[in-house]
Amino acid sequence: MGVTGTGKTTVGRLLAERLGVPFADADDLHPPANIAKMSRGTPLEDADRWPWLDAVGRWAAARGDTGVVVGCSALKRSYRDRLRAAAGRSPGGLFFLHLHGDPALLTARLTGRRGHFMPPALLASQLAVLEPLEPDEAGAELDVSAGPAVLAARAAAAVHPG
Ligand SMILES: Nc1ncnc2c1ncn2[C@@H]1O[C@H](COP(=O)(O)OP(=O)(O)OP(=O)(O)O)[C@@H](O)[C@H]1O
Ligand SMILES: O=C(O)[C@H](O)[C@@H](O)[C@H](O)[C@H](O)CO
Repeated sequence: MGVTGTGKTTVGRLLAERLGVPFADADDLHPPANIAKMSRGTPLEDADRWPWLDAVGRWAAARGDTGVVVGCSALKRSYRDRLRAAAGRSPGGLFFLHLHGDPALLTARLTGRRGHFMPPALLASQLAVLEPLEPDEAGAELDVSAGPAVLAARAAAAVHPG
C-alpha cells in the first residue's frame, strides 16, 4: 500500500519473486473509466474505488492458498477493510506493507517515470486521503529512500520475521 510513486509495483514484483508467489498490480484491475479519469488528472472518489477494490480482493481470494503479493494503494482504512472482506480474510489475515517517503522524493521519481497514465500532480490528492495503518491491522511501514532490492529484502523480513 501507499500513495502513487512509492514503488508498489517495483518493490512488490521483487518481493513476489523473493517469496516465489504470484504478483498483481492493482493498476491492471481498474475499470477503464478509472484509468481515463486519473489520466485526465482527476482523483478517484470512493465510488470509483469500491468495485476496483472488490476485484483486487477477488484476485487474491482466488489464489489464497499459495500466498500472493498485490501492489495496491489501499489508502484508507475502509479500503483495506473492503480488501479484507473481498479476499475473505480476518483483520490479521492480510499483511499490509505501507511504503512511504518524502513527497519531494516521490515527486522526483514520478516525474522521471515514463509510459504511465498517472499524472504526478495527483500525488497531493493521495497524500490528503492517506490513512496510515491502525494498531489492529497486520502490517509494517517501510521508508522508500533505499533502493528497490534493499526494500524487497526488508519487506520479506517484515512478512516472515526470523
Ligand atoms: N526504491 C526505489 N528507488 C529508486 N527508484 C524507485 C524505487 N521504487 C520505485 N522507483 C521508481 O519510481 C517510479 C515509481 O515506482 P512505481 O511505479 O513502482 O510506484 P507505484 O507505487 O507502483 O506507483 P503508482 O501507484 O502510480 O502505480 C518508477 O519509475 C520506479 O522505477
Ligand atoms: O486509489 C487510487 O487513487 C488509485 O488506485 C491510484 O492509487 C492509482 O491506481 C495509482 O496510484 C496509479 O498508478
